[in-house]
Amino acid sequence: MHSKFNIVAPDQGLAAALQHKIDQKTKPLGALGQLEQVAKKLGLIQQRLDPQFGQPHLLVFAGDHGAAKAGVSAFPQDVTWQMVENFLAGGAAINVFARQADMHLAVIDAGVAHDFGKRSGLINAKVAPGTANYLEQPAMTVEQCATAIERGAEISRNLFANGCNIVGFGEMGIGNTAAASLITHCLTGVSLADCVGRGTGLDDAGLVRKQGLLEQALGRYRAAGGNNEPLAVLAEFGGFEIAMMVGAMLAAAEAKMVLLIDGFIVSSAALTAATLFPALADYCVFCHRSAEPGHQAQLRALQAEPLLDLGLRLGEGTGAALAYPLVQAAANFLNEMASFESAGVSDKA
Ligand SMILES: O=C(O)c1ccc[n+]([C@@H]2O[C@H](COP(=O)([O-])O)[C@@H](O)[C@H]2O)c1
Ligand SMILES: Cc1cc2nc[nH]c2cc1C
Repeated sequence: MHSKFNIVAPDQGLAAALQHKIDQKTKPLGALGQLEQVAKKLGLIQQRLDPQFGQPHLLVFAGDHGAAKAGVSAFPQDVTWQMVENFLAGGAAINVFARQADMHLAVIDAGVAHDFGKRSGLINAKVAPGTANYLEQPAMTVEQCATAIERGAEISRNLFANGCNIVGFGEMGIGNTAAASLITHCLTGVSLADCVGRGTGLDDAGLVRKQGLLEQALGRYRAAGGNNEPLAVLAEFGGFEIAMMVGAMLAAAEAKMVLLIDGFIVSSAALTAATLFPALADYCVFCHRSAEPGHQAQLRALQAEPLLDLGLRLGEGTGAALAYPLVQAAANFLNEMASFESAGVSDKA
């Protein structure tokens, strides 16, 4: 797996010139706050002082989880395919926000337990109709995990070949906060209790049940000799949508695209990819802080400061689509704002 991707940190040669360009804009030093760090990141990723975006895409990866039937979610598994239908019909939150942001939306069947047939707007990359139940056995085989990663990588490579250089990640999968919690615990070492949350809205009793089930799954994995190696953890607990995002992220970073990272589940894929290839994080813009508590552990591990903090916990890539205009603003101020010199504004007291 390692040998399949070549992800190098952006060359820092332009860092000083970018910082100088930012500091010469007609504003007090640092006054555009986090947008300044984003602007610098964009310049370094693209290796230019005037970053440009082409063919922005928002990818929604969907998959089902065997453990959903054990009661880790407030919603039944069928909601996954029903929401995919909603995406295809244009009626979900992500359709609204992607339209508003002028991003192309693509929905990917990574492993939904439903036959959609051939549909416009849906990429069929189904590895299997849902994962196995990790309370009983590994969610996927090592081969299935590799297939999901490879299919994800192919999707990013195709986008890049068609002129896309910025891609937002989103997901849909009933039960996938549980998978993300297990992955986050294994990869960060933060206690499972601090990585588990209410997902789509479990009540207190549901949250206690979810925690108990996830302790059980972890106990089974540990008893079988399971370690914290990212690909082993991904195959053990992951969803196909999470594994496919890992592959798509790795190939996107390899192609030096900008990656817009959504909430808790997307960040579990980013954390997995960045544990394998630490330079991956240099290509990521962390778009928002999810209300799901385990997102904190992920953001800490990735040393990431997200752009938005709106209490979102929807997924679908909604945080990424909402943050895209801010990322555009970062590129635009760098490209369009006057400098002290060009505007004739005094830069000293
Ligand atoms: O992105 C997030 O931070 C987020 C937080 C909570 C829930 N979700 C969405 O809700 C679904 C998973 O919730 P659950 O309770 O079924 O595990 C899945 O479709 C996610 O897109 C997403
Ligand atoms: C309705 C609904 C929409 C979603 N979108 C992402 N996850 C979701 C979960 C539910 C339950």
